[in-house]
Amino acid sequence: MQLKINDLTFAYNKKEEKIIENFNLEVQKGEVVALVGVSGSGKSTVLRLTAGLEIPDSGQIIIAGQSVADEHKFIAAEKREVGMVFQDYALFPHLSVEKNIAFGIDHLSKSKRKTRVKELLKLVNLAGFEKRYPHQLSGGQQQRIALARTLAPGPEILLLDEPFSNLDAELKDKIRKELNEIIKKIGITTILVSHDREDAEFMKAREILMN
Ligand SMILES: Nc1ncnc2c1ncn2[C@@H]1O[C@H](COP(=O)(O)OP(=O)(O)OP(=O)(O)O)[C@@H](O)[C@H]1O
Repeated sequence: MQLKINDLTFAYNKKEEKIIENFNLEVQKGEVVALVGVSGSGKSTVLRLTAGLEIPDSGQIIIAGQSVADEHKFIAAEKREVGMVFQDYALFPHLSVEKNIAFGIDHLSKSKRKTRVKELLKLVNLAGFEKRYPHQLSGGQQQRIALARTLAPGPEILLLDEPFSNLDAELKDKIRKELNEIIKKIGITTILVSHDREDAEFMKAREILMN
């Protein structure tokens, strides 16, 4: 089991109602799961809890056999082998593509970093784009760079929060196809949040309805 969530409960404001209550989820290695459901049902919150960006009120999260959040411990986001691509891509505008991708792999030697960046650019079909800056890229290209940056450290789980919401219809089809190909090619366990069930169907994802 790549991800196991047991009886997870969480509220942003502890005096108000729970956003997530006794939520359970099991995801197998290499599986693609889509969290679907109405706006405000807590889809993004489940991703944030899994990534370590929020602290659960109770329950447990186990990633690749290791408990990362339970009543006794909380492993910080940067120490979890989880990569998250945000809705707005969150690329660093002042850093080149190369430096954006290399951001999470500064523990590697310079030459290994270079090789890894090249590998990832090839994977996302943007070989040769090393020296560009985010503002010199199209929306779809920025998204692929964001994906490359997230994949660079070799996460166990990939989290995608509404990956197609900022794209127009035509580009969305193209990007969805590319993203699907990349995910299937590397076989990474993926959890996708989308308000559009068509995305889940396209990615052949197992749908989890949040309400
Ligand atoms: N940082 C925050 N502080 C307080 N409340 C928040 C915060 N982030 C989200 N919420 C609230 O938590 C609830 C769940 O939000 P969440 O973003 O997880 O839902 P969602 O299902 O992903 O929605 P959407 O499809 O609109 O993105 C909403 O009622 C939202 O207003």
